[in-house]
Amino acid sequence: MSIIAPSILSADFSKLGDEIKAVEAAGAGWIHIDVMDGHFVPNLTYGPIIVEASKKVTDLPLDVHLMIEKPDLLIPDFVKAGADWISVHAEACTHLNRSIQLIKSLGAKAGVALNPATPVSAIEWVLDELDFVLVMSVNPGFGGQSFIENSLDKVRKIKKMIKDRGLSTLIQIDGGVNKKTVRAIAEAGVDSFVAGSAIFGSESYEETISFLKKEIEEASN
Ligand SMILES: O=C(CO)[C@H](O)[C@H](O)COP(=O)(O)O
Ligand SMILES: [Fe+2]
Repeated sequence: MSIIAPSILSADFSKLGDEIKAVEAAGAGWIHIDVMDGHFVPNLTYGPIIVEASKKVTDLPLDVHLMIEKPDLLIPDFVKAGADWISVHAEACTHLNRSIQLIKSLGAKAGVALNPATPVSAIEWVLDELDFVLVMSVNPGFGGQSFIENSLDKVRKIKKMIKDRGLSTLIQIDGGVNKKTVRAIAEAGVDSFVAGSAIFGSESYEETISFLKKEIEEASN
């Protein structure tokens, strides 16, 4: 499976609805929404009202990446607002299993995100419960950063764990995905590719998304 998930962090917020419709028309699979609280990461973005507004303009699944402390307090609001896939950070959850079960009990798909410095062992005891694992390939907080190469080793390790256990968990990568980096990322076994600046900073969303998809397809042959 290969899903392109444009991150609206790099969209033009003065016309957010049009931006979401444009990437949907250009071939996006999910809409990635980066929620930052100014504590877990040194930046502030948006909350459930932007998820609710996004839901009104697209039929695509909304993939909500929670870069926040105490996510359990807000997960019900995000599901109510229309989040379909929700990831929490392993580093932000004292009771990771509880956060995952909360997301699933509300009917959304559950993922755990790992910062670049967080080892794969952080998900060892919850992997069987997850719909997806989000491997951060930049330090979270901002768009437009450079891809951290050793993230691919982490992807390969997680891919092996998933295979060894006979699971169908998806792997998502987030940060520094662009026309140059996407092929190696696909070769490592990623399923869902978040890209913000590479898509919203390009002249043609259609051309960029088609190029990314072609690279991913060629890598899997
Ligand atoms: O979670 C994020 C940052 O914390 C974003 O999803 C990510 O950085 C996307 O931006 P880009 O593709 O420009 O690197
Ligand atoms: Fe993200």
